[in-house]
Amino acid sequence: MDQHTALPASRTVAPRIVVGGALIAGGRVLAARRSAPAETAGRWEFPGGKAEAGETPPEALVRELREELGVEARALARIPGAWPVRADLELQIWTAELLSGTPAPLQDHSELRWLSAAELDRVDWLDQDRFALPAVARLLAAAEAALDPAAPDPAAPGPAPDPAAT
Ligand SMILES: Nc1nc2c([nH]c(=O)n2[C@H]2C[C@H](O)[C@@H](COP(=O)(O)OP(=O)(O)OP(=O)(O)O)O2)c(=O)[nH]1
Repeated sequence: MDQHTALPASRTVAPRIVVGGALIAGGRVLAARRSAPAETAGRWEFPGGKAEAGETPPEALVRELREELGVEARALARIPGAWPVRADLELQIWTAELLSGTPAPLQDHSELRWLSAAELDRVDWLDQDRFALPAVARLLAAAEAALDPAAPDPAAPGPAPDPAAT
């Protein structure tokens, strides 16, 4: 290899993106139980998968949700952060909304569950997904409050201190 074709030692290859979809409806998020491979079977994740070459993460998510769950969905916003799955694979989580269809575990999953904010901890999430759970819980609490206007607003400041109290 001559000096024009040699790669600089510092050059790295960008990891491939895995996109997970936090599909939110009715104040709940859809969690999916993996059916394979053996190392991750039984653990829970946000349905989705690897982006193909030339595909944006939202495009990949829409395709994966169609293939895996049989639904039409739209990616809404990325939850801040990116978490390494392996050296060559990086996880992003995007919120998404259901446009049509009822999710079914057609491919890659053995079970689906709609979880409220209070139920998020009840399943055994893949390690990397846990980083996104606090943000998902905040979104679910806001969605629940919007569904029930009588409920206290989770974003509202607490009561003012009582000046008479010592
Ligand atoms: N889909 C998904 N994968 C996740 C999440 N969290 C996490 O660590 N992963 C890991 C599990 C896998 O090692 C990898 C994604 O692989 P995958 O099997 O879902 O991807 P894919 O559907 O494109 O499958 P394939 O084409 O490789 O067969 O990322 C998540 O929330 N959703």
